[in-house]
Amino acid sequence: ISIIVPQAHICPLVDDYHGTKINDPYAWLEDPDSTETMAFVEEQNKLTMPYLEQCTIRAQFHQRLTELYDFPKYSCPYKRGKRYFYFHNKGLQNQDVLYVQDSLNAPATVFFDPNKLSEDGTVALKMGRLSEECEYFAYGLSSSGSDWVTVHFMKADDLSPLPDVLERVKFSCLAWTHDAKGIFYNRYPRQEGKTDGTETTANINQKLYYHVIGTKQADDILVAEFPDHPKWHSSISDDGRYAVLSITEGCEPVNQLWYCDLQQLPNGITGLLPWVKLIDNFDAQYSYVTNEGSVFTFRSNLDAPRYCLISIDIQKPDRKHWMTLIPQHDKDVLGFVSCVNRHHLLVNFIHDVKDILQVYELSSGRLVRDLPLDVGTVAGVSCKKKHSEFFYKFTSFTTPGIIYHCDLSEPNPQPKVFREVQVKGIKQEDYQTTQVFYPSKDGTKIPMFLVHAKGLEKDGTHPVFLYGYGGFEHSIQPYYNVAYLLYVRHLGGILAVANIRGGGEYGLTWHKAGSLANKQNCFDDFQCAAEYLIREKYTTASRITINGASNGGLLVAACVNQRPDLYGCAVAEVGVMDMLKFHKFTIGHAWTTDYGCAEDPEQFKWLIKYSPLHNLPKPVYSGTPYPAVLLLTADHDDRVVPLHTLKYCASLQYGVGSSPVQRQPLMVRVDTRSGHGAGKPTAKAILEETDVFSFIAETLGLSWKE
Ligand SMILES: O=C([C@@H]1CCCN1C(=O)CCn1c(=O)c(-c2ccccc2)nc2ccccc21)N1CCCC1
Repeated sequence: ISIIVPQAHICPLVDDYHGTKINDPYAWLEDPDSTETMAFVEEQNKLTMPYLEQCTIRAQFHQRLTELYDFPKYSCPYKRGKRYFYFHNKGLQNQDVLYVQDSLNAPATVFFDPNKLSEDGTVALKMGRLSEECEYFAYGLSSSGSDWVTVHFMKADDLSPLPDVLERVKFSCLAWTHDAKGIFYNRYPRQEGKTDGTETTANINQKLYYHVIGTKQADDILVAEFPDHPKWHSSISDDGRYAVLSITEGCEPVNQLWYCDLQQLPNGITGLLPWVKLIDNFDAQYSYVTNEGSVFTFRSNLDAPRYCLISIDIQKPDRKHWMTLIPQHDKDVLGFVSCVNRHHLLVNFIHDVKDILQVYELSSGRLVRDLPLDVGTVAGVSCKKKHSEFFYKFTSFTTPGIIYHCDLSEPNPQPKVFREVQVKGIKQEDYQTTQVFYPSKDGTKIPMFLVHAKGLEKDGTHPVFLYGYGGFEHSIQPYYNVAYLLYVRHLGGILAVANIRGGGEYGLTWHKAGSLANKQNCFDDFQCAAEYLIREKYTTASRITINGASNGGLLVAACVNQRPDLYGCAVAEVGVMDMLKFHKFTIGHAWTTDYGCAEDPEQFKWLIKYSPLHNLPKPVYSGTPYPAVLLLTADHDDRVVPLHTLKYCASLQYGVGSSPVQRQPLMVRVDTRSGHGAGKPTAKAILEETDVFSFIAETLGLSWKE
């Protein structure tokens, strides 16, 4: 007789990496739908949620945070056709609402309100594009925080819905042809199993389609595919005549650049486009800014780690004819560049993590004028080549938002405050922001912002909330966060934001210095930030909380493993914890540009040294007690799948949790109907931030002061 062996998980508990045996006892947690995994999550939440609910200051923090969140938020207005559009949130609405008005001071009406699409606000507007003459509005909705998007259409004049729906869309562009006949977008092939953001299936073989309005998605026209390069992703920027295609194969700031002259197509868009490969290598990044006929302007990092502006005439594509419009600055990083008033460029520079905004001449690259800006960040810009006016939004740690308006057609154009938002109950003058530069382990000077109450005494008694990211060329510039301000104001804390290597604060060199074989520099930089704050008598180790999300969650977990003595509390949000397997799930393969991949013997050696999951103590641990640890993840996080946090949590509790000297809690909070972060409804954001700061206050013994 044949014994039917139950189809147990085929998850080997020991993997072999180039001859090194690695145990993976919690591999079973990689299946989000198994009864064991669901039971694990349920049991963990049964531990964590009651603990959070009994935190002393929780009710007070929640009430005060809700009050402070309740301030009106606005985006810059966007002029499309003859009307202006802008996003607005009255304060506590779960999702921002899109409004439209006939002129800047005409009454505004609701154009699109995502709050109507779900009871709990978990349906978010992820992307939206009006066609050139404002005939149609194409918009992408995502549910429960997943990266998956469904695209819908409506007529812009009477808001009536069209029947067209596009599924299986993710990491996609939305670019109309200027005849509003149709739209370019990206989608993935059908896959086995679920596609709701709780699956871990790899996202590969993305293709570019053209959807003709009024037709079925099944009839969409495939215009580009890369069967030999499953990791490639493409994105169209469409100026009207040319379709400009940017191709990436990971998260590195490099791309190929292909184009197609749509006017040369005898029968319009009917199939794979006859792409011209202007750039057919991944040596550098070329971001399309504008084109004047055949002369294209790109922001690039070709031989320019702090970026520059170049122009390429596609009639003379050879590199010897390329021109440099704005050369690389010797210190500052060229940020975004956009065309305005036909022949001007709005140009942003980052100078020691602070933004600069200037106007340049498109034809010559000559500086025309500076735009006044306080110390902080340009959080948004709205401009179009054919418009002479533009808007920009300024924010900082203590400025919720000031929107400026400027019209370059005026004789001596001056930016005017278009809208300034105040938050009742927070007085800007109560806070002081300073920037310090501290030495890391190898002597590199690292910038760090400090925000604390005015007149603070450096007597070592202040709790510190130290935030970092450190990867993917992502620069952490000043931004307004009411939870941070409550921590400073009512828990007597200091907010510290360390601009550690791996980010883009000083361009590519800063990014490269914190990635691949240099990844340990991120952890050194972050640990040196903590040591600096102790040495300078701001605080002591037991009063420090370190926090980071996503790649920042990896940062926190790696730093706790390496220096458990240096922090009192650690909050790691949606972190990458299994550095040997991250590339197997959803879009994780795109991150090998920063991390490398364990399938490469050389890179395996880098990864095994700091992978949070693989550097935890084994039972029975008798070393330095760990700080209080709170891990956060969510069931629809398909950017960093929850298995990272679940495996790390299990291993942390099994090892460190078994130590008789471990007094501080080691917990995980698994949210539902929630994802990596983008599109999170206000209600969920408030609950999460309340739980985080309640945990910090409880475990560090902080008391609320009025
Ligand atoms: O999330 C991440 C890394 C770092 C930042 C972006 N990132 C990502 O994984 C970005 C994911 N992603 C996108 O979001 C978009 C995209 C397309 C259109 C519109 C908007 C987005 N396009 C992509 C193309 C190729 C690969 C990834 C892409 N990580 C999580 C932890 C480690 C790195």
